[in-house]
This record gives sequence, structure tokens and C-alpha cells, in this order.
Amino acid sequence: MGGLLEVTKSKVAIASASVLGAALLSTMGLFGGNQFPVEGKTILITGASDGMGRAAARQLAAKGANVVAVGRNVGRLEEVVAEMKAAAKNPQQQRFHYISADVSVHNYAADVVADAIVWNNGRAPDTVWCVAGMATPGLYTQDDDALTTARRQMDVNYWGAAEMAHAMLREWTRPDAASPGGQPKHLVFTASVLAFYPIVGYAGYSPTKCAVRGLADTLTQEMLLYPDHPVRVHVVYPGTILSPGFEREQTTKPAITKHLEKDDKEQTPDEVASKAIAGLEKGEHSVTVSFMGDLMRVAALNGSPRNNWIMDTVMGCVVYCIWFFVLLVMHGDIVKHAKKFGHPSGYSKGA
Ligand SMILES: NC(=O)C1=CN([C@@H]2O[C@H](COP(=O)(O)OP(=O)(O)OC[C@H]3O[C@@H](n4cnc5c(N)ncnc54)[C@H](OP(=O)(O)O)[C@@H]3O)[C@@H](O)[C@H]2O)C=CC1
Ligand SMILES: CCCCCCCCCCCCCCCC(=O)[C@@H](N)CO
Repeated sequence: MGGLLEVTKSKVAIASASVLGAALLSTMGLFGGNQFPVEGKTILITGASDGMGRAAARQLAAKGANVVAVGRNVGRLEEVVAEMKAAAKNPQQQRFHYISADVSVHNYAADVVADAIVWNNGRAPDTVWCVAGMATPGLYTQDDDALTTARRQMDVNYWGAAEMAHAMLREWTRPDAASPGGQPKHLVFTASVLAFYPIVGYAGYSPTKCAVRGLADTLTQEMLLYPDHPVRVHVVYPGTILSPGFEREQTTKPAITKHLEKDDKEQTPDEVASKAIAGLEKGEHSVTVSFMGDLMRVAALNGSPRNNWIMDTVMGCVVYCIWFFVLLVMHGDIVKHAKKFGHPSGYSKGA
């Protein structure tokens, strides 16, 4: 009896060690394989009419996906559909569609999802990527309309994504939509590295991206309640994207903000989209698209799922210590700026 117990114990030990080992290896990406296959799948992208979303739409078309492009501007959406047709991998089979909608409107997503399902022959899209977003930088304490712009950014960036996630997850998790062991659906959010490290000038914006992160990480847990309806949740955290939206935000951006973000590598929409897609293909939960983004991510992981437990933990500890110097420099620069330019009410004169 005692002997049997010992054998059982050692079996359990070996089994646990193998499971742990397999889990570690798989988080290290050693099992490889594309975790985000899109050929023949249908992908809905909000914010597909410009910037990174538009680049992602073209690239996913080139990888063989059917794409539903969502945005407000019909002229630009028609251009994107033409670009996707030109880029398509299997032009005979692939289909493209656009839906004009304002993501900041309460309940917009139910209609968009219903429209997409009808177009997709009664089936829900396989992947949704919420890219639509905007930034209106400024000083919270100086802009007379700071609260109006803050609410606007929350409506577009947070609620735009939150309502889409709600509408699509309701479809994907319906009891009659079960596909045990089937390929997972993918829900992709777009935040910003500012959700890891917010800087002055983005008081109306960073909270919207932190909110997106909070929602995404919560939904990641909620999806574990549906083992027969596999859904993977991801968050892309870009740094500076040289997009039409970036041109717009530069017009209201305070000089101190431009100064603090000057070392962030500027990337084209195409570069960000392809790095983001590469991260999704590797199966990453939090997708960063530059080395600086990686540093900011690992030092701010909290309870988010890890991309690679070993690397993220080791790098995270190192970067955690480097923060001392980063904050010394960044806060020092803000204090210097204050000395040089005086009270922010006088900033129009060159600051
Ligand atoms: N640019 C940057 O430096 C960074 C951007 N990001 C984030 O990345 C994402 C893409 O940014 P970027 O490439 O600069 O985007 P752009 O500003 O260049 O394009 C924004 C896209 O979102 C759509 N959009 C904006 N508001 C709405 C709305 N109310 N309803 C529907 N669609 C809307 C626009 O379409 P339309 O006008 O047709 O409605 C457009 O397709 C955003 O979420 C942004 O916050 C993150 C980090 C850095
Ligand atoms: C240890 C870590 C070192 C960190 C050094 C940090 C340097 C500051 C980087 C700030 C980058 C801000 C990019 C803004 C992107 C964005 O979301 C807006 N453009 C809105 O569209």
C-alpha cells in the first residue's frame, strides 16, 4: 500500500514537472508555429481607414484574410478596400468590406457586428482588432476644454473598444457557438506604451489606454470561463507612429511633452503593423513593437499574462532598477523646464 502511494507520488511529480516544463517551453515560444493564422479567416478592424489600422488591413489582406474595415470616412474606407484588393494573397477567394461607423457612439458595435455577420454569410468574424483611437495632448491645468477633450478621448479610445469587445464576445461565447478544441478567436486591443509609463501632456489620453489595458486583462480571465469557446485576448502597445493622427496631435502637444518623448523611436504605420502582427503570430499577450516598448512593458507587467516567463521576469527586475535613473532624468527635465519658462499660463511664448 505504502509502495503504491510512493509510485503514485513519483508519477505525479514527473507529470507535474513535464506539465511545468511544457508550459515554460511554450511561453518561451519554443513550440513555434503561427499562433495567429489569418488565411481564409475574417478579420474586423476598427480604425482601418488611416494610420496603423490601414497598414494592418493591407498586411492582413496580403496574408490571405477577408477584412471588414471600420471607420467614419467613407472615401478613405473605399481606398482601403481597393488597397486590400490589390494586396490580396488569393484575389479570387478573398472578400473585403467596409462599414462606416463612429465608435464613440453608444451601442454602435451591435449594429456593426450584425452587419459584418450578414456579409460574412451568417458567421461571426474570427478576429477583431480595435485600432480606432485619437490623442489630443495638452496641459490638464491650462486647457479650458481639458475635460471635454478628455471625455472625447475616453469615448473613442476606451468605449470604442469596450463596446466592440462586448458585442463580439457576446457572439463568440453563445452556447450554440461552442467549438471545443477549435482554433481560437482573437480579440486584439490597441493601447500605447503610455499605459506603462504616462508622461506629462497626455493627461486626457493615457488614462484611456490604461483603461483599455484593465479591460483587456480582465477579459483575458473571463475567457477562461469558456473552455469550449476558445478566445485569445491581446493588447498592442505602440510607441510613436508617424501617422495622420500623429500629425494632428503634434499641433496641440506641449513642448515639454515633445521633449520627454524625443528618444522614443518614430515608426511608420507599416512598421508598427508588421511588428504587431509578428507578435500576435508568436502568441504574445502584450505586444510591444520596439526595444523601448519592451523595456516599458517588462517593468510594468503587474498581473498581466507574460509573453515569456523567464525573459520577462529577468528583464523586468533589471529595468525596475533602471527606473531610478529614468525618473531622475525625466522629472529633472520637467523641473528645468518650469524654471526656464515660468508659470504654464505664459507658455504660448515659445514653450
Ligand atoms: N500615433 C501614435 O503615435 C500612437 C497611436 N497609438 C494608438 O494606435 C492607434 C492607431 O493610431 P494612428 O495610426 O495614429 O491612427 P490615425 O489617427 O492615423 O487613424 C485613426 C483611425 O481611427 C479611426 N477613428 C478615429 N476616431 C474614430 C471614431 N470616432 N469612430 C470610428 N473610427 C475612428 C480613423 O478613421 P475615421 O477618421 O475614418 O473615422 C482612423 O482610421 C490608435 O488607437 C492610437 O491611439 C498608440 C501609440 C502611439
Ligand atoms: C526603462 C524604460 C525607459 C523609458 C524611457 C521613456 C521615454 C519616454 C517615452 C514616451 C513615449 C511616448 C510615446 C507616445 C505614443 C502615444 O501614444 C502618443 N503619440 C499618442 O498617439
